[in-house]
Amino acid sequence: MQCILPFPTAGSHGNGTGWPLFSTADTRRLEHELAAALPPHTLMQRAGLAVARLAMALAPHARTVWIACGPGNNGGDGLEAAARLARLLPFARIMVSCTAARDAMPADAQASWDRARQARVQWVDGRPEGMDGQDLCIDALLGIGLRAGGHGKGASTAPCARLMALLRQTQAGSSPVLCIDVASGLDAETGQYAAGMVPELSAGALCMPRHTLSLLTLQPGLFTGQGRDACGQIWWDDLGAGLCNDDGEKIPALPEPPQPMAWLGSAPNPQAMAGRHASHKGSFGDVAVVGGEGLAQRGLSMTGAAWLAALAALHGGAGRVMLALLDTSPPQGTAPWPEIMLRQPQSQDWKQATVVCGCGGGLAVRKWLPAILEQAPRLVLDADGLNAVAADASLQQLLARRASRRLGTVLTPHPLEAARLLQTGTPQVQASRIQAAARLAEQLQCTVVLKGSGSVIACPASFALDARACWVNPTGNARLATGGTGDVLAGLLGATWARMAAQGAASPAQPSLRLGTQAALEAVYRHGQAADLWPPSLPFSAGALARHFGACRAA
Ligand SMILES: NC(=O)C1=CN([C@@H]2O[C@H](COP(=O)(O)OP(=O)(O)OC[C@H]3O[C@@H](n4cnc5c(N)ncnc54)[C@H](O)[C@@H]3O)[C@@H](O)[C@H]2O)[C@@H](O)CC1
Repeated sequence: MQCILPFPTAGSHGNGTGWPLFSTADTRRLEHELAAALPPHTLMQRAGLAVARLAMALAPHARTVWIACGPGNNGGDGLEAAARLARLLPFARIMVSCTAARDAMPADAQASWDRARQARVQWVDGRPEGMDGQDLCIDALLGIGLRAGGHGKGASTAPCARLMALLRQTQAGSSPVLCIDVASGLDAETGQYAAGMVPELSAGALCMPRHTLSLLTLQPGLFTGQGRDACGQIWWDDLGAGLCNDDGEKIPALPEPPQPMAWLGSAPNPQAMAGRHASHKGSFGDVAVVGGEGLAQRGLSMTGAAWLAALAALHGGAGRVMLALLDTSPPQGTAPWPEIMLRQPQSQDWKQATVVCGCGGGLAVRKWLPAILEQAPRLVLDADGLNAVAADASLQQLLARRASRRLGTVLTPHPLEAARLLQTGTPQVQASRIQAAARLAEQLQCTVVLKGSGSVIACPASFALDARACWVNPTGNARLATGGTGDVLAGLLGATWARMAAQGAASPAQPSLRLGTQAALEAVYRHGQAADLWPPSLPFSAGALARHFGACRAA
């Protein structure tokens, strides 16, 4: 069993970085293959044992463990865990509530029901009274068999909905919740709740400590969209499939695992970020930031966004940072950071730098985009740069042609900006974040960072890294939900890419297009990690975050 979040480590799969994330269909296929390779009911027994072991570790002093079991095999896992816990925790009350009758459940689950009956498991109607923080609730209602809009066969959704509401209820000293496979109601592939199953956050739901034990495979929905809040700390047991470097009992002669749908991003190598002693400012590359429409144009000053990007590039390790403000009013006084060199946009040579374009660019950025799209060898396109491209087919063509000219581009849209580029709506993007990012990457032949909880990084298949083209970033938290942090990411990404290019990381084996993806993976990880490690006593702001990265440039 592995603890995956909140301590992401490099996985052992493939070339040793990141954990594989599988689709629901592939998980099911693997499940059938594993079940067939084992004696009947064995897989569910393994699942129940894994749940029971984790339950004991999470709540060793529990006096009550309450398990809410649904009508399918997820409920069967819950019943199997109950049978195990009744033996492993002899002084605790092990109680189950089931939404279905035994005979209506699948065969594996019926066998587990019988084992729970033979153990000293008690059947109860709902959550027992008097549970507290040292007790444990287990959510075994709906796993990967969740279907939007009900569950067919004429059965009612009401029993599941009632127990789900009880599991989500919280008060002072609430018992922690351990979800089996995925939090009930959440789609394990997309990270979105099924219609009608979204928790009412106003009632303080989901505030209790939450854990999820993912069985067999990890799925992307646990790490993106609503998944992080729904599932809490993620654990993984592959039940012997050999997908993680578990020391559990392996299943012999298994077929090749399916191709992962995405990968969980992992920490960058700190040595790669260190500079050689004999370095000079050219060793770390130049970043040119262009953006920041001025107050004079439309009465909306957005120069702060461009300053934030430039500041993040500076502290993120760029050798030199130029800032081309789109502010037509004459500069007042000296620049707040004398290290950042101000430029008129017409005086900036776009060919000689990693360009970060669009932060606070307003409408003014449109004018500069044709030249930048034609010339910049490495381009991070953010915010109003993306909006301008979304509104203009000629810019889209220029953008899509860049990759064939070996010019690298990383787009950093938030869901609304991605929706504009894809000519769809934000809900459609959020409903399927991985597919949305991958589609945009293919359409525009760029690396894409789709921001939000569990940012998705995707690149076109033509410049995949070791056959990988999609990742979900594991770091970051709600501290980043404040104005300007996106500008900081764009600047940090520019600095990371400039450094990689200047240090010769581009090679025949690692052409410059792939370098953009690598820079995106590293920058997104560090940006989120800075928020994760932020000292609670320090005020957090985008400016403070931008300055933080200076401490990370290793000498
Ligand atoms: N078969 C096995 O031996 C194994 C099963 N496993 C478990 O099995 C789960 C998948 O099992 P199932 O395919 O039976 O699926 P689930 O148990 O997740 O759910 C299926 C049941 O829920 C009902 N349902 C679906 N959507 C609903 C909705 N919106 N409202 C109310 N009811 C709804 C369906 O009618 C069906 O009865 C995994 O998540 C995992 O927990 C794994 O542990 C691996 C081993």
